[in-house]
Amino acid sequence: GTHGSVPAVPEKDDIQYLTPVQIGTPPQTLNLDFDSGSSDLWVFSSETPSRQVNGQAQYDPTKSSTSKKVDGQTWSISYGDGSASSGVVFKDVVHVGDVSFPSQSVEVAQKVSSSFSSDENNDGLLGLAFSKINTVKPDRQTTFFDNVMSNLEKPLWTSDLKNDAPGTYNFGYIDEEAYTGEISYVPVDNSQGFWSFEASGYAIGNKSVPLKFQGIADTGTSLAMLPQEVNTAYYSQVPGASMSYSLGGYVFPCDAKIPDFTYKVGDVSITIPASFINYAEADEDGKKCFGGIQPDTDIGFSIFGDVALKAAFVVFDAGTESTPRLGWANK
Ligand SMILES: CC[C@H](C)[C@H](NC(=O)[C@H](C)NC(=O)[C@@H](CCSC)NC[C@@H](N)Cc1ccccc1)C(=O)O
Repeated sequence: GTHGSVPAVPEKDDIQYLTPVQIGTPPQTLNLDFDSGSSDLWVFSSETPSRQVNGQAQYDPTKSSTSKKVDGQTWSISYGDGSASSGVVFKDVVHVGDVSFPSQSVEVAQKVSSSFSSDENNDGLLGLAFSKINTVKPDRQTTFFDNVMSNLEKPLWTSDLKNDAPGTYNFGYIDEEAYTGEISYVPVDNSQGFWSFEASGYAIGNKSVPLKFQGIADTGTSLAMLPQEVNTAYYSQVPGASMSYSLGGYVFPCDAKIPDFTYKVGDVSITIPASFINYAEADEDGKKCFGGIQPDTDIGFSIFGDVALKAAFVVFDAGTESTPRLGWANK
């Protein structure tokens, strides 16, 4: 079977990671946000109104000899941060490193919300959650990973995101050099279409708490959105920390001494270093900094976004065992 390796290049503050993908014939390269928290592959395109395009690369199906319009199909997606996009569907060849699929559904944007328009480096998303939450109607489409899975050496992909440095997404194999110790696997509940798992505890500094809580592994979310009790316990250890409604979350003095945060999943404990949690300056005068850990209130589960994932090597395994599973390792 095949396998492939592509870079995950961070934007400023590691707010998201972008990966070059080739679409069509001759290949058109777009930098996409590989997102394990959604299941649509959508791109800025020749059909995106020019007033909504600010520097993004655009896929033009009329310039690809292998593109085919999928008549009667439309898509419309909205995300937890309030952003959204919608449009129509083509099929075309998509290459992710050495892994290709000849007739991948490429969802062409005819409308994108302002936060996408203003993000000039992000040319679209490549969804890696489960196909059941793909938004194409009337016929739901399958993700790139679902489409190539049977050709991969192993039915899995892995994330090795890094802090302020390019990381790697691998497809079809586990790079034994990319992690230390053992990979601990936990079962995935994909009933809501996400890579949802149970964390079995956390620790702040050297105080550990055996709290069990459900969360999703979401490469497309920047921060670690965790239970309120975790936030209360963590920020009580940060002098000068406060919940700022105007700034949209917990902030603290940028020179505060903040603790590491450890989450336990399976037999493995992953420690997010304090430096990852001093996420970014929260205001112009640069005195208050925004926390990389924030509450998951009213979502119904936690979101292990990039702040949490970049401390780990993660295996998104959809088929080795009867049920999908997530493997976690230190690195
Ligand atoms: C408000 C929309 C809710 C959250 C829900 N949508 C979702 O769950 C979508 C699929 N996933 C997401 O909104 C989130 C997971 C939220 S858990 C409820 N992940 C993907 C997101 N970070 C992708 C992104 C990347 C860059 C810029 C913006 C957005 C729905 O459609 O009902």
